[in-house]
Amino acid sequence: MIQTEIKSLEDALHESILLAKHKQTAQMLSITDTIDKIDPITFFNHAKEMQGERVFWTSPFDQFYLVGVGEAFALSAHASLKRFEQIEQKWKQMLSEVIMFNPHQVAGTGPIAMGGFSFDPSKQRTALWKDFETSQFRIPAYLLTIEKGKYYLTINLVVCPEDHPQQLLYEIETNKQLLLNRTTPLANGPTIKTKHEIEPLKWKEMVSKATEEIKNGYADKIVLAREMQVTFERKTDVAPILDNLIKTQTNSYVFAFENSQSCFLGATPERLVRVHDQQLLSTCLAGTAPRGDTREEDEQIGLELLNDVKNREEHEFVVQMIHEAISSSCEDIQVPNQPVLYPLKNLQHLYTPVKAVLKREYTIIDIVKRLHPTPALGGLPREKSLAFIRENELLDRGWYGAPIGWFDPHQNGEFAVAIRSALINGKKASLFAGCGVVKESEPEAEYQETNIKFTPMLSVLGGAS
Ligand SMILES: C=C(O[C@@H]1C=C(C(=O)O)C=C[C@H]1O)C(=O)O
Repeated sequence: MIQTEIKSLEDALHESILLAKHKQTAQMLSITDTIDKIDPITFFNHAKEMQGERVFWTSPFDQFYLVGVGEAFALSAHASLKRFEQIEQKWKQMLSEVIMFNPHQVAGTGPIAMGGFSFDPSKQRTALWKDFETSQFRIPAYLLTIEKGKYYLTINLVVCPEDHPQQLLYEIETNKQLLLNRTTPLANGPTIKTKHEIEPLKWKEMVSKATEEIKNGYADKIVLAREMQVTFERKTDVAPILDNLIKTQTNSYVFAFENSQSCFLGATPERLVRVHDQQLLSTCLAGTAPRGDTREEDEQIGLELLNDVKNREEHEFVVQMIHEAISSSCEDIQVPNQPVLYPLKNLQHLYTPVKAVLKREYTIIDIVKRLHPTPALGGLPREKSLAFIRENELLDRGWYGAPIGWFDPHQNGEFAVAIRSALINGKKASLFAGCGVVKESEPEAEYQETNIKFTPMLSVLGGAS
């Protein structure tokens, strides 16, 4: 990684092209500077007019936003067991060659990787997820970062020996105008025309089967998910949906990842891991109840959830597993011994935050590898629950329930678990929802729980009833 003082864009281009000529190969360049305030959804909306797919990420806890467009560089891995290592290795290789002009050193600026992993690379793939790879990250060509009320634009690009600085400069200035200096109103949100739940009866039978297997000692917990397919009146526009998710789903990460004709998006409350200056934060979120209609009812439901044996057991499996998974790579691990309530618009969860200090020799990808899937999305024991899901679930989870997020050149990054999500493709979408099955589980109650988990996405897609 070559780190240089900030230059004018023209000088930076000039210098990179000279280097490319000297090495007789393409050269990656990353240049970051502050910009005037811009609304992240407006930026995302404008980016639609540009070539290249868009990426969106916001974390609810610190008003942090990342909005990317285009792809300066791609990292992907074969669907083998070593997919996390492959991504890490390609990332390190890229970093060793990029020239960076970034005087700000703010987390999430510069050549950052945004993307995710599929839930289970061993599961038979279907056409549903054809536009997504099993492990895929993108270094966006244009990246808006909003951090602590400050606005940054990073431009990442690959220059070739034969490029001309003036020509590149012209292209960049044109794109900057398009992204930053316009006011285009948001399109209307979508309206759902049809809704179709995939095999609800078979799903409930599968829950019974899992419960039986658990009672017979096969496993302690198995998380089972299902799909709802919807169609729209018109081809959907993603920006108004994201806008609506941000406004309605507080306490949630809002994300979107476009690939070809598809867009995977959602509002998930579940952090997998965050690393900032070696400070690690992970989250156990498992155990679910609805919200009450009145304050008294809500508090009563919350109290019952906190004292419910089944939900506490489901939750405890996750707490234990996270603790074990990070123990060799972290120091100073702090885990509260009681969960608290985590309220969302439509439901509430049991929540235990886990804090630790990440040892210098480990990276956020090492932690993602160890944590995924936690028993909040897979089960316990991991391999047995995954085998059950692989064999019995009527769903290609793709990126649903899997790590989605970003990481930067300074070992900062954050991953959420991609639940409360949907895969949109033109006039249709698939929504996903799952729940933890333990020995006390009742198929009808689990079915109702997944219905509530569909609600946040359904309502922003124009179809909650
Ligand atoms: C699987 C989902 O949610 C997970 C399962 C939960 C549960 O079973 O109580 C709670 C939160 C999530 O960890 C989903 O929303 O699709």
